[in-house]
Amino acid sequence: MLIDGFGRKVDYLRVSVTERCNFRCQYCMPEKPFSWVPRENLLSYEDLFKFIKVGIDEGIKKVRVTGGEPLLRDDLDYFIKLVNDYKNDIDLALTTNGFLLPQMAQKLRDAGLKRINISLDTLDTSRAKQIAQKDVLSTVLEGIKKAKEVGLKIKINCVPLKGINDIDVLEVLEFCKKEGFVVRYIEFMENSFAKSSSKGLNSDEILEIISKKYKNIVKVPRDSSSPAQYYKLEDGYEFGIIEPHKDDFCASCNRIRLTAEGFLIPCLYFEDAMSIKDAIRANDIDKATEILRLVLKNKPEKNKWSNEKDNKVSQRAFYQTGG
Ligand SMILES: Nc1nc2c(ncn2[C@@H]2O[C@H](COP(=O)(O)OP(=O)(O)OP(=O)(O)O)[C@@H](O)[C@H]2O)c(=O)[nH]1
Ligand SMILES: C[S@@+](CC[C@H](N)C(=O)[O-])C[C@H]1O[C@@H](n2cnc3c(N)ncnc32)[C@H](O)[C@@H]1O
Ligand code: SF4
Ligand code: SF4
Repeated sequence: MLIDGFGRKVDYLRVSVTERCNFRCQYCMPEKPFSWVPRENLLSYEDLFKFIKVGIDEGIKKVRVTGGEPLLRDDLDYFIKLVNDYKNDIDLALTTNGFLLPQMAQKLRDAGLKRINISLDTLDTSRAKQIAQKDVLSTVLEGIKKAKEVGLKIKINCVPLKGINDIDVLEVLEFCKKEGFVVRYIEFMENSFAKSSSKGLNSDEILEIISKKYKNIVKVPRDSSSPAQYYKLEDGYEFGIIEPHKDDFCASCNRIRLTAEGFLIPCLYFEDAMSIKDAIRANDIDKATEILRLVLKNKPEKNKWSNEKDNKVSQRAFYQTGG
């Protein structure tokens, strides 16, 4: 079992397979980075898998593949199958912007993927274009449809921004309710790579919008395996809000992240990281395990987004960390 320096059990590994992306979301990667990590610096699927096995053998129960945009990396279905075939009871999932799902959904399902989280900030074509800086909505909706058709269980991620897609909060909820998807709203996390004018809605503001139509929203007891706080409408529909600005958000953190370059990142906010690349490439499993334990020992207690006194802008890029 993996326990961090604050006694939290860590059983969720998020693996970013690429930092590259085909969108330029204003809250994540509004500008193309000055340079990408050269391909030879990336860990191969086999090496990423080697580390995932280390994690699973140490107690990881949930693995999420993310990016950048993970579907941009060739043969992602091959990687999904490697992990799925190793231990079928691992909760294996993928987070994607959905743009390449029309052609990839069936392959991913065939590789053993069961569930998928797809980003959808608005159902309005021009606002989707404004956020992603590309005309994406119709293809993303086609991708969502395809994912549903092939039997993937779907959650939708939506980042509401003030003055942009705050007016879409209810429409996204209605869409998800109708389609049988869970929606989670994510509070915008300030970081130095995002467009500086971006301002997110906090969970109270999101709840206020939803409660204009739905009365008596009830808070569901927190399930510590997920970062989202869930809320229930009177008709039984549940939606989530990811609330990193709340003081107690990190108390149940069970997550660690591996980047495509082989850096283990203990927290989404901070820049600390240790590389497992050399150990993994040398097949030194003991060393990789030692680094994993050390990173967990030094995992921070909490982020600084929730702390009024501190600088609340993280210097970490979401597209490198995988969110
Ligand atoms: N600050 C912070 N945000 C997180 C953390 N985990 C997830 N998030 C945010 O929530 C977003 C959506 O997460 P997903 O990739 O859908 O994964 P998940 O919420 O763990 O998914 P489920 O397993 O379906 O609950 C991430 O991209 C982050 O923006 C975390 O540990 N800290
Ligand atoms: C970094 S992306 C990677 C996966 C994929 N490209 C996607 O967009 O779903 C993962 C998630 O992070 C969220 N995200 C990115 N930047 C964020 C920010 N600054 N604050 C909150 N969420 C953010 C996105 O909305 C997305 O749901
Ligand atoms: S949020 Fe996802 S889709 Fe948008 S720029 Fe970041 S990595 Fe790309
Ligand atoms: S901000 Fe850091 S400590 Fe808090 S939940 Fe996210 S990864 Fe965990």
